[in-house]
Order: sequence, then C-alpha cells, then structure tokens
Amino acid sequence: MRAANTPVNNQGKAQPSELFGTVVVAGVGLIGGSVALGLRERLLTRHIIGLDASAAALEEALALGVIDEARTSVGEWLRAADLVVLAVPVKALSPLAQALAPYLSPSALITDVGSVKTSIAAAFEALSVRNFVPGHPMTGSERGGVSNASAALLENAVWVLTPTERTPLTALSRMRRLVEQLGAAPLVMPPDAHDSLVATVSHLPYLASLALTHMVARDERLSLLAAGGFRDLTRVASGDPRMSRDMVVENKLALREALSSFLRQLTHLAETLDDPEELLAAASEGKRTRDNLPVVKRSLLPPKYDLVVAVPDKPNQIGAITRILGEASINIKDIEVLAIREHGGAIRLGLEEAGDVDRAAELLRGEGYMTRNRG
Ligand SMILES: NC(=O)c1ccc[n+]([C@@H]2O[C@H](COP(=O)([O-])OP(=O)(O)OC[C@H]3O[C@@H](n4cnc5c(N)ncnc54)[C@H](O)[C@@H]3O)[C@@H](O)[C@H]2O)c1
Ligand SMILES: O=C(O)C(=O)C[C@]1(C(=O)O)C=C[C@@H](O)C=C1
Repeated sequence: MRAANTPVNNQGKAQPSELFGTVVVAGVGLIGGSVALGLRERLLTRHIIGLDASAAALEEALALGVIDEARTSVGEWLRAADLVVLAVPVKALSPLAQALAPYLSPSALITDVGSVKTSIAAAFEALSVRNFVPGHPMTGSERGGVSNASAALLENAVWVLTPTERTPLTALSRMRRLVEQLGAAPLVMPPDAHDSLVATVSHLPYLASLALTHMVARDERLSLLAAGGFRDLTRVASGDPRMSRDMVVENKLALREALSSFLRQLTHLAETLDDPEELLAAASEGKRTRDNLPVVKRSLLPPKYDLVVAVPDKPNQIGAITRILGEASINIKDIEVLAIREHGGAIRLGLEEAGDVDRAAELLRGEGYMTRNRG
C-alpha cells in the first residue's frame, strides 16, 4: 500500500515522503481541488477519488484532471482509502464525518481543512476515529470551486494542525510530513487556540468587510469613489455568502471577543483624532506590524524558542504536556514530532518567549519528563 521516496522538504532537509495509494477528497472545490492537485504534482498518490454532493463539481474535477474517479455517496469503496481529506463547507463537516466513519480503514490518515476546528475535532473524537488530525491551511480565495484550485495556493502557506488529546503521535507526524510535502509550513496548536486566533485574523476581517460594504451601499457616489484601498480591505466580502456566514457563526464565541476588542480599538482611534501625536504613534505601529507580517514579507514562520521533550510511549502524552504548560500560561506555538521509537519518542515544542523555555523545562522535569533546550 505504501512506499517511500526521499524528496527534499522546504527547509532543505531530506525527508521520506509517504505515498498514499488511494486518496479520497471529500468536497472537490477550491481547497479540496488544490490539495488533490498538490498530491498529484508531487507524486504523493496513485489514485484520487472525489466525493461531492454536486455532480457538476465532480464532472468539472474529472474534466480538469484533478480526480480520477467520482462518487456522490459514501459506501464500502471508502475502505480502500489511505488518506481522506474532508474539504466541504464548515457546516457540512460533522455530518460528513458521521457518514464516512463506519467505512474508514483503521490505518487511513484522516484530516480536514475547515476554517473552525473545535467542532470537527470533537465530532471525530466522539466517533472514535483514531488517525484524525484536524487541519486548516491559512490560504484561500474569495473565488470558490474546483476551477480556481491550484497546487500553488498551498505553497508557503502556514497550515495549522490541531491534534486533540487522543491524536496519536504517529498520525500527527504523518500529517506534518504531508503538509511539508505539499510545500506548506505546519504549525501545531490546540483546536480552541486556533479558533480564538482565526477569530481575529480571519473572521473579524470578514465582518469588518461586510460593515464597510454596507456603508458604501447607501450612496452610489461612494461606490464610484471606492479605489484600491477600499477594494483591498473588502475583498473577502466577495466570498460565498452562505459558506462565510456558516464559518463565522460556527466560531461565534471567539468572534464576539474579537469584535469587542475591535470596537475598543475603533473607539480609541476616534479619540486620537484630537491627539495627532497619539494618532501618529498608532499609525507608525500599524505600519510596522503590517510591513512585518509573514504573509506580506513572504517569509515563513516567525522565530520560536524551542524545547525538546522526551515522551514515553503512553497514551495522551501531547494532552498531558499541553495541559501542564497551559496551566502555567505558557503558550505553545508549535509542536513537532522529532522521533518515534518503540519505547517512546521526542517532541519539539516551539514556545512564544525565550523565558518560557526554562520555565517549561522546570515544570516538565517536575512531572518526570526529560527535556533539552535547543538553540
Ligand atoms: N475558501 C477559502 O479561502 C478557504 C481557506 C481555507 C479553508 N477553507 C475551508 O475549506 C472548506 C472548503 O472550502 P472551499 O472554499 O474549497 O469551498 P468550495 O465551495 O470551493 O468547495 C466545497 C465543495 O464541497 C461540496 N459539498 C458541499 N456540501 C457537501 C456535502 N455535504 N457532501 C459532499 N460535498 C459537499 C460542494 O459541492 C463543493 O464542491 C471549508 O470548510 C472552508 O472553511 C476555505
Ligand atoms: O482569501 C484569502 O486570501 C484567504 O486566505 C481566505 C481566508 C482568510 O480569511 O484569510 C478565509 C478563510 C479561510 O479559513 C482561510 C483563509
């Protein structure tokens, strides 16, 4: 079923890649289609089956050479899948997971690309699907559908992986490698941390774009005067309304908090109109932050402070370690599985601040873990 070849990953390290004999992409649209094309172009699979509720989407995907075979309903045929990628709208993810689960091979790697992670992570846990690694590539477009799919969309994107306490280290490790083989940069964090962060960087900007477009809709002269600045700030308002609505509603708790912060920011900025020096400071900070965004600089991930932890071969090790550090308010920005041996393995934790490394090491040693700082 699987063979290994040894391409070089985007950090220049030789890494064995996994060949997935049969891949199922459920939801053959913009993101599902892009994953399928990436797998094909990088020779990571022999056969791709598209599963979609829309016969038209499947026909288009076949015609474009994105998939080899089309299916409109689940069934025994799914047992042949070595990798299953769920790429349907957020609201359809959990019902689809439920429909697929009885047919999945226990060795298959399962992932999804949905924009909200706590709900789908919980759904797969409840279904006791073992090798499920929730994911979210931080890239996309306001133009959906397979005709806009491209392997290049995923290249250099940060791809968040949100394992739960039950995700096996081996599954996380396979998923990390797959993301790297697709040219993206994996970043591991708990599902709730992901949802809280995307509320600010993705879901709030979507609501802000709606608010701005609604203001323009009131007066035709405004739309005539709207130039590049307005266009750039409101691009995401052109996305599919139903899909976008469902995405923000699914994350409404975190989004409400982000909205409150945004309203406080706007109120503060309104006050600085009477204090030009303060407004200049805010504008300079805004420029600095925006100019240094990795997506603007086209750089990969920001620097992190690393701690390597030896983990015994027991269940729930990621959960135990993240809980110990979470209780001490130490933020884990990334987790990488460095090695898996019969009697245990090692993971690298990417921490937010230099001082966190010593604090985390002390806490973990206190709980019986062996640690090593990595410069
Ligand atoms: N568009 C983006 O920028 C972006 C970025 C990252 C992640 N995502 C996530 O990726 C997922 C897919 O988004 P997209 O932009 O590729 O959407 P899309 O509309 O391009 O594709 C979705 C596909 O899913 C199919 N589908 C819908 N309901 C289904 C069901 N119940 N069963 C089977 N097929 C079904 C549709 O027919 C369509 O072909 C979403 O969960 C979204 O949150 C989107
Ligand atoms: O349109 C784009 O460029 C996007 O990257 C879309 C975007 C975003 O808000 O950044 C939208 C939703 C997804 O979950 C991820 C990415």
